[in-house]
Amino acid sequence: MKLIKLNHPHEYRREDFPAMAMALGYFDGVHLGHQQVIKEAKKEAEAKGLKSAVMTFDPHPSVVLGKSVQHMEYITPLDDKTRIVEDIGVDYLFVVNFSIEFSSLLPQEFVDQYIIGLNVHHVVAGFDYSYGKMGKGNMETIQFHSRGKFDFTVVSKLSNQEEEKVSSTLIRTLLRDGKVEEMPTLLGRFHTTKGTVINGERRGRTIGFPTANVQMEDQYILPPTGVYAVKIQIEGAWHEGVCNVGYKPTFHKEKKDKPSVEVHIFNFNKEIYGESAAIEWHLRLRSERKFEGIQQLVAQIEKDKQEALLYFEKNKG
Ligand SMILES: Cc1cc2nc3c(=O)[nH]c(=O)nc-3n(C[C@H](O)[C@H](O)[C@H](O)COP(=O)(O)O)c2cc1C
Ligand SMILES: Nc1ncnc2c1ncn2[C@@H]1O[C@H](COP(=O)(O)OP(=O)(O)OP(=O)(O)O)[C@@H](O)[C@H]1O
Repeated sequence: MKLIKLNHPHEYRREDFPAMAMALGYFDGVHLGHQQVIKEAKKEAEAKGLKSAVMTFDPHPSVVLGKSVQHMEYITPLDDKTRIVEDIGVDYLFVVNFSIEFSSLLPQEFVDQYIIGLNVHHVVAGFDYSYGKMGKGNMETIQFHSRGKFDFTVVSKLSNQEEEKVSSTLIRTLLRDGKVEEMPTLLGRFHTTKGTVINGERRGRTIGFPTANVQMEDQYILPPTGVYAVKIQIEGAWHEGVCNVGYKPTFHKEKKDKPSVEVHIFNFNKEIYGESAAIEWHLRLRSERKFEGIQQLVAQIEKDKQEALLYFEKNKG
């Protein structure tokens, strides 16, 4: 896949690109609704002999436009989004730097410079996609703005069982509520975050539960404090474990500014400080608690472990 970063105003000409079918959207999470839109662009590309493309933006428009809710944390930061789009088999990914100047383009200017101007022959977007200054352009105005130079497909709404639209907003809300187990039905995979194994307080070993302390890259939405059944990838291999996100109130009176993320990995005994690690969040087991003593904490962690083992046994593969 070719990755093309655009800054406004860009200096490309139509001739710089092959004719393309392009999916438009922000695509945080590349959830099942997004996948439908991207796959439709691929299908159109195949049917018409075009290259397939996705156009996304960076950073999230809410940050640049100073909206009341600003999305500075992502379900999939740009690198992850890029890898997932590549895995779908898309030929070109355009990442437009979302600036105030770019956001001020009138809908017709956006279409002229970023769709017709990049040699897009077919556009695919969801029913609620909007473009141009104040989001004034939408899938009803696109016919007019196309000047007859490209065709388009509008993808209808994908909803979940509760009849809510599958959206990045819904997924962010569920993640912040700790509902990580609902992710496969929305994302098509578990929520995954990446980081580095760092030194902890080295207490884990002494209580019989050594843990890998993972410093998460801060662009990710981290599930709330609590205990989770997780899978962790280290040096390419996946392992099962139990993870505590929190402040360890049994040992600390003061809360640090960020919770720690530590995973007790089952059947694992390797020195991994400094390694990269990916955590796949499977199931929330409980809230973090302050225990009366170490014995009570250890007994609870043993229960957490059994619960996680049972979960993985039931959900093999
Ligand atoms: C599965 C699991 C659950 C945990 N639950 C709690 C908890 O509820 N309350 C708490 O104070 N600490 C909890 N901890 C954190 C332990 O206190 C911590 O692992 C231990 O102090 C070792 O810390 P260290 O790795 O920084 O040395 C939990 C740890 C694990 C692995
Ligand atoms: N559930 C869905 N069904 C069909 N199309 C969708 C769905 N969700 C998003 N799309 C389309 O996918 C593209 C990318 O969507 P966008 O990045 O705006 O995400 P979103 O999931 O709708 O997020 P938000 O919660 O921010 O509205 C757009 O063209 C949008 O219309």
